[in-house]
Amino acid sequence: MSTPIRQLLEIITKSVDTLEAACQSSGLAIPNLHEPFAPPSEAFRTIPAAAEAANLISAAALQLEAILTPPHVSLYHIVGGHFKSAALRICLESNVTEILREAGPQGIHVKDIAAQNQQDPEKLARFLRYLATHHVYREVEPNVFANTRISSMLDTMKPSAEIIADPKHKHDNTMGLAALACHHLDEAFKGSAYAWETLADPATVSSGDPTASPFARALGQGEGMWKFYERPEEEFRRHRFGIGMQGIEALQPPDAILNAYPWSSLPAKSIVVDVGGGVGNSCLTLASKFPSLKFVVQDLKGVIEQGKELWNTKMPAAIESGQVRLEVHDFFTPQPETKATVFMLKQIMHDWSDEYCVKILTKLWEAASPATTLLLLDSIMPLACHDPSADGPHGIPGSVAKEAPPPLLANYGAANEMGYNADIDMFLLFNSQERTAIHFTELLAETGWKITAIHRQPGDSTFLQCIEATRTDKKKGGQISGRVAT
Ligand SMILES: C[S@@+](CC[C@H](N)C(=O)[O-])C[C@H]1O[C@@H](n2cnc3c(N)ncnc32)[C@H](O)[C@@H]1O
Repeated sequence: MSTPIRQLLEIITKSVDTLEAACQSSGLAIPNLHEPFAPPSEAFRTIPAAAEAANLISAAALQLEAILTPPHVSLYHIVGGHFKSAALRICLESNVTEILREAGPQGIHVKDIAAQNQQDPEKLARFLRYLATHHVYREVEPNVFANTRISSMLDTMKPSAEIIADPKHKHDNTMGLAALACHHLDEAFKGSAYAWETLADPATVSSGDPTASPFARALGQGEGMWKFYERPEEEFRRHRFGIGMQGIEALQPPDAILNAYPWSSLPAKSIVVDVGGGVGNSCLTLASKFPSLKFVVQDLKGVIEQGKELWNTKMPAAIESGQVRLEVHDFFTPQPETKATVFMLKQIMHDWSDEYCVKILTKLWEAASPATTLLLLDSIMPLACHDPSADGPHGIPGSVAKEAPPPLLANYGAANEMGYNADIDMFLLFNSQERTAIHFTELLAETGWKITAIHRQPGDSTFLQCIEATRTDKKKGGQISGRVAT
């Protein structure tokens, strides 16, 4: 019987063979850590076998590290999470990545970085060296630093002189990832410092209210994040958040909404109601691909006004013909569409705690018929252990994500961390959450819905999965135990 470290090594060896063979036969390169990110450096991930091999290698390497590194050092990778966040925030806000990009791969001395961004060179060198220890930046020679593919993700691609002179507009017309990182290293970072205080307070420990979030305690002076952003003095943060959200959207595959559900199986004239549909981005894609279906986009007044402008520019014919309707509707009030074939809620559930989701889902249940389909498009968090519901013959199709082979963690461990980051972020900012399939099952049963299938995006175990449910006769009532899933 081989030891766990041998088993992990075998996974790595086999996966490296697979990855190299896939890259060789397709003419695609394995990324170079020292080169800036560019879309071609990630192209190998479009080959499913190569993407899976890369995931397995990362998961196994991280697990080997957990076994072999002294435990206090591993512990301090986590304890020191906010040390790294602080160092990264300093480099990000002081535009180090842009200065390094202009210097090129040979790097630039920290004194010359400091001369440009007005930071203290001695301190900056320490932050850069700390981050270089984690492959974010590279110390090419003593006190000379360069970008890596990781730090290059923070690049606004603007001239450093421009953003140093005009920091307020740094993120305008950018891809949005730097804006998103700035937001996380500011609003979420500050909230995280008060997470325990929030849960140690009997007034907020079990509350599902957005005003009981760590953010509200840390920065909002009792106000949730949306209210906080309405303050005139918070215009910069609000604007930056919007750019960051566009950045996330740009990372999503454009056909994610098309892959989410077998839309072509819906009969002609079916009515799809996009509840909390924003300006209607999903329906823009669906309406042009499926002209025989009808769509209603519902959201709050201001968003629907914005949506009208968008549709009048992008697809006015759909509005004129009545194929698409934009409707002001607050989803906590009675649902006016009682003839819906489909109620679709994309990235709505994760904005709200269970007590609010129960209210939203109940309003839909009241307006639905037994023929109505409910679609929840959200992330589904895998368990960190094997999911035993995969073993039985009667499970919900698609409810269990692809699991990694033992001795790896079933969820691919920290190689698959992004979804869990999002879950903690939702807690810190909104007192809401991402959910496991078990939790969704409970939440829906509580409100009179039954999951019939989970449609998973190809090759992705957490992001934007689609839960399909039908209306049942009875609401279950009682506590949702999915929070502490058994
Ligand atoms: C995370 S966005 C998702 C938007 C859209 N479904 C998408 O995936 O692009 C959440 C949306 O919920 C909307 N929203 C928030 N509270 C609402 C309410 N009470 N009634 C209707 N919509 C609401 C917001 O305006 C926003 O457009």
